[in-house]
Amino acid sequence: KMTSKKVVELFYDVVSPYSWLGFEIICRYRNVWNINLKFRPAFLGGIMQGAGNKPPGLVPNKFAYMTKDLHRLANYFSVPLHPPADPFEVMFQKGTLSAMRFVTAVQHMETDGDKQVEQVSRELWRRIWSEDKDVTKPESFSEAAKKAGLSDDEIEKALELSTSQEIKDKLKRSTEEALNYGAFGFPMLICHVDGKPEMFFGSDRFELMANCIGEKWLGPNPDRSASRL
Ligand SMILES: N[C@@H](CCC(=O)N[C@@H](CS)C(=O)NCC(=O)O)C(=O)O
Repeated sequence: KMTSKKVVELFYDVVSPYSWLGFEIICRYRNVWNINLKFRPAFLGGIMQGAGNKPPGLVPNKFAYMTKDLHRLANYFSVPLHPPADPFEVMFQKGTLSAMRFVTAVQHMETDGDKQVEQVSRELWRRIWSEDKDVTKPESFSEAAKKAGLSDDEIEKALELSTSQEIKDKLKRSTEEALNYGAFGFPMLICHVDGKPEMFFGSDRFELMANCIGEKWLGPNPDRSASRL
């Protein structure tokens, strides 16, 4: 019984800066808490549409607050988040549909663990939310995947796979699954507790989530805080 790990699913899209924070935090805790983490790349545009929600950044005062909030959170969580010069173009004109298809393809191809999907996602976030670089072109995916440690062969295959019907459908299904869990935005975390899915929205609900799965919130850097004990 004590070894049975609770399954925690993280639904995210690299378009979402709060998802990056949530992603880094849960990655830091994945070996601190007794959990089995599952990455669930999905499409936030489809969530907004399916849930009848609107991106919070479209309300001007909210947008101003979020800019400030993200700056504070980036410092607090030590994540190198710097908004792009034109967030509207990046988020609403260019979007991340092909980027998330690429992530889905990488996950689909990965048979041994989830290191590649983790690293590729991180490198795509770094491009948008740290370096203000493109994430719509094949060359951009290629560069991110190379940094993530994929071989040229793997990258070529993933690029090809990412435009296939199979992968388009897979991303669509993940997005629908998220909606069925009650998603209206990202990041969304699903904790499976006693066979029941508990849904949490946001990178700011980890303390509550910890309580729900019988673990302790040790702050933004659990390794550092553990070594102080
Ligand atoms: N309070 C949350 C905010 C997360 C958030 O605003 N996520 C955006 C995407 S970056 C979203 O999907 N929002 C939907 C909504 O606020 O209704 C956090 O700290 O993580």
